[in-house]
Amino acid sequence: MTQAIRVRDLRKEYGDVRALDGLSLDVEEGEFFGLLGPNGAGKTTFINVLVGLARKTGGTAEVFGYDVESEYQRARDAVGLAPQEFNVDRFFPIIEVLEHKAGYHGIPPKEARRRAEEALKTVGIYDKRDTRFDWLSGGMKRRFVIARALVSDPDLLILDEPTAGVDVELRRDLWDLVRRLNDEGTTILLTTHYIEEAERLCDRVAIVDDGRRVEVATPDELRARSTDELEITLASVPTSLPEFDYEDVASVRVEGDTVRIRAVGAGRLAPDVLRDLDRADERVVDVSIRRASLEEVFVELTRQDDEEDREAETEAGAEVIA
Ligand SMILES: Nc1ncnc2c1ncn2[C@@H]1O[C@H](COP(=O)(O)OP(=O)(O)OP(=O)(O)O)[C@@H](O)[C@H]1O
Repeated sequence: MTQAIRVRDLRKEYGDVRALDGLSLDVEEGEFFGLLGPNGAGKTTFINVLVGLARKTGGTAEVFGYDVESEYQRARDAVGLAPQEFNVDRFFPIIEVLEHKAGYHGIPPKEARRRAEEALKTVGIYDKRDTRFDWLSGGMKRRFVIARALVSDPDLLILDEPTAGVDVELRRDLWDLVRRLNDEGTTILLTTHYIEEAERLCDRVAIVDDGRRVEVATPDELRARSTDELEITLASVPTSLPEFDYEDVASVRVEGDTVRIRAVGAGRLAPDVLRDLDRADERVVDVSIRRASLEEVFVELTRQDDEEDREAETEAGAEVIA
């Protein structure tokens, strides 16, 4: 199967700033792939390299098998980009902006018109087709940049923080829209700071930090590696408690009548814990399981990565500053 994106040891330096530091990543055709990472992690730089807005310093980058530099036009024609910043021609009716964009991709005028209309219908702002970009509401602007990305009928749609700062209703609408596009076969690369967005939409998520890949996994796999919390409320403050000597228990805390057990996949421990409490004559009145969010997992993973770096530096005899 062709990979939609294939990058190896990708590097990009802006003067002294190393925005990408050996990033390697594969995105399969048809995938809904998420890119998560803190501010400045290199996500936008990665996208800019893929679409030819930034020139890589080293490594390789291919889109559907086309090198993003030596086969620029073919690679670029396969991609629709909805960028974080609005960089739209503000003086023309939006339908014309879309027609120009289609023309840039070599689409003849009649077909360009048809595609422009279709793209505006897809994102739900067809009735605004003769309006200038400046006169659209904030939410319509977000929809419009997605329409612009769609007008070339791309196989890969890149969405750079498409829902930053939008209200809940529009966010859900946009989620429905991109999910539908993915169901119809478009590969999607999404960068986001919203963990919920990645959890709901993505097949796999790459976590990027300091221009490098920290982890690639499904949202479920990431959560499975983090500790959840089992919270048990007892009928009264317990006099004595069982050992809770199960595998993967990170901590047990008792606060008044509440017992909190943190463990990897805490939910699956619940039957054993309840049985042991019953044997100890403790009456349980409530049980809840709080699953770790991807955000907590993310913090944990980047912390682990930092620790590994520090250990490596220590082994190399470098001075470590705590
Ligand atoms: N044109 C540029 N010139 C100089 N430095 C840049 C340029 N673009 C990005 N950088 C730097 O490269 C690093 C990575 O930035 P980038 O925008 O790729 O991160 P990001 O993960 O997209 O961040 P955010 O989540 O805030 O959008 C940062 O240190 C940034 O300051």
